[in-house]
Amino acid sequence: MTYSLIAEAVALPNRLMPTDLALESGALVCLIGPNGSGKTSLLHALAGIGQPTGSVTIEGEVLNRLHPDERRRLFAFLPASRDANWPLSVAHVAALGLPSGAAPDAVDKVLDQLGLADLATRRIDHLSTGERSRVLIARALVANPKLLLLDEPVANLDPLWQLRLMDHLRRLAHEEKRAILLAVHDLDLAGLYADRLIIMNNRQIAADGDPATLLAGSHMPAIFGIERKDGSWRPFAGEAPTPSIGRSGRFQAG
Ligand SMILES: Nc1ncnc2c1ncn2[C@@H]1O[C@H](COP(=O)(O)OP(=O)(O)OP(=O)(O)O)[C@@H](O)[C@H]1O
Repeated sequence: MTYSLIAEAVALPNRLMPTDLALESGALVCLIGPNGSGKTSLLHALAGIGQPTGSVTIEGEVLNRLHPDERRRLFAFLPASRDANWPLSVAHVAALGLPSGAAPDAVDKVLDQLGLADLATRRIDHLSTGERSRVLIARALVANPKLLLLDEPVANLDPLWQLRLMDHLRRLAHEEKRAILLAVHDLDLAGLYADRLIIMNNRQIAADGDPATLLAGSHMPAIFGIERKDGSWRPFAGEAPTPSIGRSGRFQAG
């Protein structure tokens, strides 16, 4: 079983250079890059936010022509903002991710998976930042969509929940054959969990391929200005090299 998202030359004026991309079911893809490099812009363009040019298709369906219920079944987007100052219960917010008519027991399941069962009746605007994050992640996961676009899902989560969430997302990718693209700043977490790594720089994709290769390569000093020394990332001391690895190892849609 393979389904795919194919973005053809998708771009956002002044925010993202035209780029083509294919994401496949069964893979967890991490998106890394310095501040302002274009990670959120790429996720927005793929999610159809901000009037992107180009087209995005999932299983042959053009994303922005889908009925909202069909979109919820196929795809979910977690925005970077965790504001969520709404006077709504945790269970209510999680249920917002369900298509109309869907069985509500999916809400209990996802709240349980994200350690929110005891908070189900609490108002989201009365929760801590990390708890709110988990509620918004629950809303993104509740319909078990085939494609997940997640903007910094581990931001604000404590170390245990970062690992629990990444374990859960990897399980969704590998066992339930979901396609997952997530932005993350923690390079070690990306190295630990990514099946494929995309590096953004200057509002375009600078590299796309094997995580271990890319994390050990010249993009780290050249794009991030850091290098690994004695097992830790440090500011790069030398002259920044020119990146030598291009968009090798890209996935193609199956
Ligand atoms: N709404 C907007 N309108 C115009 N330009 C924007 C907008 N949002 C972001 N930009 C610009 O687009 C570029 C890419 O920003 P983007 O938010 O995609 O970066 P990012 O890699 O997600 O950064 P960060 O790690 O800081 O979240 C930046 O130069 C930014 O200033």
